[in-house]
Amino acid sequence: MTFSTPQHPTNQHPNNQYPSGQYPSGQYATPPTTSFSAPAILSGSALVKTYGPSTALAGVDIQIRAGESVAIMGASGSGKTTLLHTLAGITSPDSGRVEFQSPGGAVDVTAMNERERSKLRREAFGFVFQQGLLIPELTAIENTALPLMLAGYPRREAEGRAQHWLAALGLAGMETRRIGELSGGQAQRVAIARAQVTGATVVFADEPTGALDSATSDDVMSALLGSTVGQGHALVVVTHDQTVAARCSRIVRVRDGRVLPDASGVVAGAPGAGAAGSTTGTTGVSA
Ligand SMILES: Nc1ncnc2c1ncn2[C@@H]1O[C@H](COP(=O)(O)OP(=O)(O)OP(=O)(O)O)[C@@H](O)[C@H]1O
Repeated sequence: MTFSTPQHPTNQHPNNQYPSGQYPSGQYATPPTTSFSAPAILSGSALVKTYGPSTALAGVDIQIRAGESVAIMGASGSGKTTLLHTLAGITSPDSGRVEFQSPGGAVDVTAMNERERSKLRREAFGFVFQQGLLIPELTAIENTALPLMLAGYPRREAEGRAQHWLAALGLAGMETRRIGELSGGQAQRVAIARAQVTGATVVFADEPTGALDSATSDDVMSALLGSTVGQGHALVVVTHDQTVAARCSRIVRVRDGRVLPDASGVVAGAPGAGAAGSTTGTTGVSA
């Protein structure tokens, strides 16, 4: 599938603290290149999380820059999902700090209460999981429009924006199909559309291609990269799949709750590092 660059839906909701849709259409004809000096949009410092005797995070420092895609890899139980959830404000660390650069300035995610974090997740972050977590009774367009409806948009406007994203992700004509009437790859593209319909500046994906065959997985990764990194947003992907990771600008390897040191010397996001839509990006290993 060829990803066609969407006109980014503008986000003018008066209550939206984190508008991210102030982008003129056509701005994304050329995906931006992240330079090493690009500021971190999201950073985790000294993150520690334990569950009883299990240490899921043992002091993690990580920075995510706008316009980069970061694959988090590691053995089962190494702490990948805990790290993703902590960066996304789903899980609170025992200690350490997560900071997000919102358009209004830096916000300390770890200091927010649950209501504030929930708002941040709804408005600034997008989520794609292995099984999409779509509502089977709803159509593709209803699933995609749901986050906007929950944010108070009128149905007509929400569905207009949803339609835009579905078309951008190659699903024009499938808007009124229920999820069960779509292939696995199509359903996952609905999940990608839903993750970004609010204009998320960081998208978190946990094994987004885990249930797909390799050709479909490749298509879904193209859609995911094109619609995030291709628009200057950041993508954080937990994956066991080396092929998926190789398409990201860099790989962060986790073992026993710690990020392994950079072993490659490749500068993350440097020219030539994996770009949106590329299948053969050079992959750095760093945090
Ligand atoms: N809610 C929880 N309650 C108790 N222990 C947990 C919980 N979540 C994670 N853990 C433990 O924390 C450690 C890290 O788990 P995490 O899910 O982050 O690993 P992972 O690398 O994502 O694993 P996998 O690849 O199998 O999904 C594991 O030992 C796990 O058992």
